[in-house]
Amino acid sequence: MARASFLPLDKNRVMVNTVRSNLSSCHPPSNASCKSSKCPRCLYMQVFPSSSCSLHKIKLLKLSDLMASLPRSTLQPNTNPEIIKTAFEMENTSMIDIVVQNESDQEDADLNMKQLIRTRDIDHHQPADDLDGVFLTWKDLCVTVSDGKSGTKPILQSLIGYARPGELLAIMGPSGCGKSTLLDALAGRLSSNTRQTGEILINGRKQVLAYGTSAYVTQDDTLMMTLTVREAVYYSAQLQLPDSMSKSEKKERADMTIREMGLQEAMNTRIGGWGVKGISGGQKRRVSICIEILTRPKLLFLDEPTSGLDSAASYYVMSRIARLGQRDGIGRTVIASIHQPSSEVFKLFHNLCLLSSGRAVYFGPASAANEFFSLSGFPCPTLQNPSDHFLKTINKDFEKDFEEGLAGVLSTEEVIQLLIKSYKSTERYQQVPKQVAEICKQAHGDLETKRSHASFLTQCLVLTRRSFVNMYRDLGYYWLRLAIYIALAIGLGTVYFDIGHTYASIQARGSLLTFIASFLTFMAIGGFPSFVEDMKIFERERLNGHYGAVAFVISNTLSAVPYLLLVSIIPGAIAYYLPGLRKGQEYFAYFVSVMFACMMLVESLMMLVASIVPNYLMGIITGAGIQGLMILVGGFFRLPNDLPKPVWKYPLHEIAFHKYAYQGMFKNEFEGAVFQNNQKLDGGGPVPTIITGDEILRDTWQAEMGYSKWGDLAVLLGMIAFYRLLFLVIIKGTEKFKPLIKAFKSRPSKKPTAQVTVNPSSAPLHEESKL
Ligand SMILES: Nc1ncnc2c1ncn2[C@@H]1O[C@H](COP(=O)(O)OP(=O)(O)OP(=O)(O)O)[C@@H](O)[C@H]1O
Repeated sequence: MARASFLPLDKNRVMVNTVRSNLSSCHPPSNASCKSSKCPRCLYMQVFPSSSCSLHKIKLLKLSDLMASLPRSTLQPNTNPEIIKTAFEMENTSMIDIVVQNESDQEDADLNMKQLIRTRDIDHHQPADDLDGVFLTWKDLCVTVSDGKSGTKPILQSLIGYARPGELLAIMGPSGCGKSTLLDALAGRLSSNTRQTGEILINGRKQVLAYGTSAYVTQDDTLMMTLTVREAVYYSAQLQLPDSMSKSEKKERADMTIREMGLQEAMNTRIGGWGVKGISGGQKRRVSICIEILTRPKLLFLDEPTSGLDSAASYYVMSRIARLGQRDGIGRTVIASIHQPSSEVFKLFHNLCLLSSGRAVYFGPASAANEFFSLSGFPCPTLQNPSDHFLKTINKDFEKDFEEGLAGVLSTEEVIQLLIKSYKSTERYQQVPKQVAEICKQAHGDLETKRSHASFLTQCLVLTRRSFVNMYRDLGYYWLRLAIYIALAIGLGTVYFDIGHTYASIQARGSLLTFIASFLTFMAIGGFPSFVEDMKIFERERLNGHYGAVAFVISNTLSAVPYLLLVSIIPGAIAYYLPGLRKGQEYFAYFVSVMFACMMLVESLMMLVASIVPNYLMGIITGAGIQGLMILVGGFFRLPNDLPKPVWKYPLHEIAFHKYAYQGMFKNEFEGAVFQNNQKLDGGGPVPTIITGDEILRDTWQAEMGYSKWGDLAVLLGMIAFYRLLFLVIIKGTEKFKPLIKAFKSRPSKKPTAQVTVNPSSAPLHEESKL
């Protein structure tokens, strides 16, 4: 009978050494003739990868390999108490290496290890130092989406599972099976058109999980394309890491994280985007991961972190992520959806949630999934990657034929049903609700509501600097606009060149000033696409809790000021002095101030539009439409007294910022000025008639004379503040009310919908295939 002994290698791994006592003397200690650098006999007590040494007849196996290779017949109760006792002292069973020194010993070792894994996986995961971590459990989790005509469509159906600190849970399944939806549901980020039922508990309690309590690497890489990799990560480090860390420490953390993700070669390359080639898609993926793991969050969601990466890069990235789960002695919970893990990557997963059309085909230890498929009649062919086999077996999007076993006679939907049924009949499935209940029972602490951060002031400064750099490097943001404005200003200056002070110049001045205050500022909507990109980044960073909406609004306002001043002063000077508008620096300064305020207002308006319609085309059309209406009722194209009173005069004319811009410009130009009439009277010589600016303002432009031009400027500045505040209110309101609306939508309905209550295992095949 074989005897098992344990040689602890490190805190995560143990060498299980099964020897026959009479054989031990056959194995000499370190032998000079042994050429294998990985032989455990030659490198006593070291940590080695899977290998073997023919000289010492030693085989070093990864447990997952061993488990995958075991036939069902070996699964008999053969518990060695010593093995189990030692296994419970280990943190990570799936990393055990087993050394079988004699082929004949393997079966005994297999039996013991098999028993050990089963017992441990089912009942005994209580890593003591993980109690600070985040335990996530979900039960009866259903997500539906309304599909217009025929009611609701189920996306996730009655899912149950858990994620524990120090573990990496992989969500796998064919494209469109609901991986991202499951991640979104767990992270509290489902879109508003979905309805979620069931229970998601964090540390055994219902807690809101969004805005800074977790980190989420989404499928799309929303990054600032003008920054280099180093800048993007470093700015992020400055925003997220607390002020208690010095600048150099933050820089060091950023550099280390970049290196961890293998981006050292691309550090100084710009990220790039549409039209500007920068780093590759896979590198962007890694930058996104870098930014989210900088703070070592306790709960990390990753949606397809390895898409766009080659197999080696995928392995390194995933191994770093898996290592992050247990770094610094702190258990972190990592949940990742993944498409095509290599067998090496697959071995890094602790648990696996395999989905098909929103139904769980398997939930349990990743190392036992292969065995589950074998036992269900779908063994993984030799030399095939198990994860490829799983996905191929349950992908029903394509017609295919199987070579082996039952699969040849069953449709894919039937295969899936069979697997689901088979899973539900396993002990593992019966144990999941017990484990969920056990996790919930253990009293764990509250989720940290906010990770420690840079102070508000630091965030404002860093964001302003980052936004300024972005605006500087993005040609489309301001530089192109400046060039077009200069061209337009030269056009205006030459068309209205030396306008003079005659009666005829009154109308010309009015038209020129109106054109500048409306059409020249109207073009500020050209920066909308760049702003929408900024909004996407803001949305991602806000959801991950990097900073808040107030810091974003302040920094966006401050960083835009120098550019808007430039865009107001240079073209403004050309359009002001070439036609010969009112002389005097104070008048020019006022003119530039109104231009600046109008541009700022248009930007603020577009900010509001972007918060409601975050789409280039729709946003530009909406913004242009609103401005078109405001220009129409501004009081120039139709004089204020001639505007129809309901709607057009009250309230539209009163709230249109163009009213105050026109009036301010007119007052600046005409107030206190005098114009001469040089027209000849019939039958006589020229009779110079004088008309004062105040008369022009009152009678020609019907301006409100109860307050000065400064009053108009003050209204414009007030409107800027109001628009930006309104933007904040919308963002904050969405933050506050979205969870309430979601909770309201997810309340138990009196009339249960068939889709939500459907039991996949018991539903007839034809009903399932409708899904
Ligand atoms: N908000 C939504 N509105 C409508 N349909 C939705 C919504 N969210 C998800 N779906 C649908 O649910 C299904 C699952 O989507 P999900 O993005 O979760 O799949 P996935 O497994 O992540 O796919 P992939 O691997 O291709 O990213 C898809 O058919 C998708 O169209």
